[in-house]
Amino acid sequence: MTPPTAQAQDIDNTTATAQLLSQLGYLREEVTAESVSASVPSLHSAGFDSDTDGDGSLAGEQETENKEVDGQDEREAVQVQCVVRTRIPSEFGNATHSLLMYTNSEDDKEHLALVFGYAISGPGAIYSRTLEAVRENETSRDRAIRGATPLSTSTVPITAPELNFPTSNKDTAPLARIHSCCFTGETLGSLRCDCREQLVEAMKCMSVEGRGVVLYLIQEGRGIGLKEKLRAYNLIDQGYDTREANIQLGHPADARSYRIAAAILRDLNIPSVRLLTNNPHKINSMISDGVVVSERIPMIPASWTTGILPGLEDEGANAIGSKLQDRDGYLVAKVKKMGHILDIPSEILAGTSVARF
Ligand SMILES: Nc1nc2c(ncn2[C@@H]2O[C@H](COP(=O)(O)OP(=O)(O)OP(=O)(O)O)[C@@H](O)[C@H]2O)c(=O)[nH]1
Repeated sequence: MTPPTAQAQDIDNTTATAQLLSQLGYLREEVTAESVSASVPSLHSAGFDSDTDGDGSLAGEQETENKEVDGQDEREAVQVQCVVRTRIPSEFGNATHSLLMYTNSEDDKEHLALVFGYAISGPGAIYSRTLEAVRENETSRDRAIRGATPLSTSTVPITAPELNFPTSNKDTAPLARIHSCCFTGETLGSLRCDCREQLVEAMKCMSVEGRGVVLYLIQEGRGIGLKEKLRAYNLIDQGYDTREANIQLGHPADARSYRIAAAILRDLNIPSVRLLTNNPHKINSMISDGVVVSERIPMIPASWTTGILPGLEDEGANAIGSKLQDRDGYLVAKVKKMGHILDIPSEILAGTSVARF
């Protein structure tokens, strides 16, 4: 039997992802100006070398909320440096996963990229330009410890080779998730938010497709930090929604920037992505930083489409419904107050306490 061509393999993988996404209730969506926001700058096919000066701003309220973030176009480009890369065997599929840690010129956080399915070296591999660059006086051992390819292999690219992601073909752009960390959701299993479910589903999709990138940003509490997020939770318990709670505490509704995510994609030579998100601001940010978002893949909670909460499959719908009241109220607030793109089932709208949105 003739082995499948790389292109045929891509199509197979993409079909498999589409099937998984539809089983999970996710729908793929072309990114159009309308699907993001009426005021989004044109969805040009900007490559990394393009001079993009769209401000990436959102309409109305969201625009005001994110002003300081969007205003960063005026500032110098963010510089990132990959300081270590290592292999991570995981429960998600058999594909090779590697974790890359970055430092950057904008903050002192150690942001991460989890790369699914790409070889670490050789043809088709994803290379971090900054990890691979040869450093002064470094030894082979230094390179091995930080996870760079050995200098002895003559094919080592000092700058990453061009990868085959033609910007005109959305099916060849990898899945990507820009994920803000959430200690309470991801580590403690808190059901106040959907953060853990989103991370797990994104990793599952990437495993099924055989490739993808999670940009894991250290932006706890939408950038206000864990202590402030926990204080905000107490305000939410008193009837404020997630946006108002931030503002009551003197913070922006959303204090995040995604410029580091774009800089990491650039370092990995990934010019074009299919983005798993409901947040139009992430799409705007990528576009204004020159990343092509060829498709948006909505993140719809599995329980909304299947009535089942992953991990609690044995519990009845009523038990799940009451467990998810906080999370559903949070999602409604994100849609109604923060411009997230997500169809809320009518029974959730009817069943969620008015005080929460
Ligand atoms: N301040 C605050 N942060 C929260 C709250 N709940 C979750 N978070 C944080 O919100 C971040 C996740 O943001 P979301 O708005 O849920 O989702 P998103 O990442 O903007 O958008 P998607 O790509 O659609 O998931 C994480 O950093 C969480 O720690 C909350 O009630 N208040």
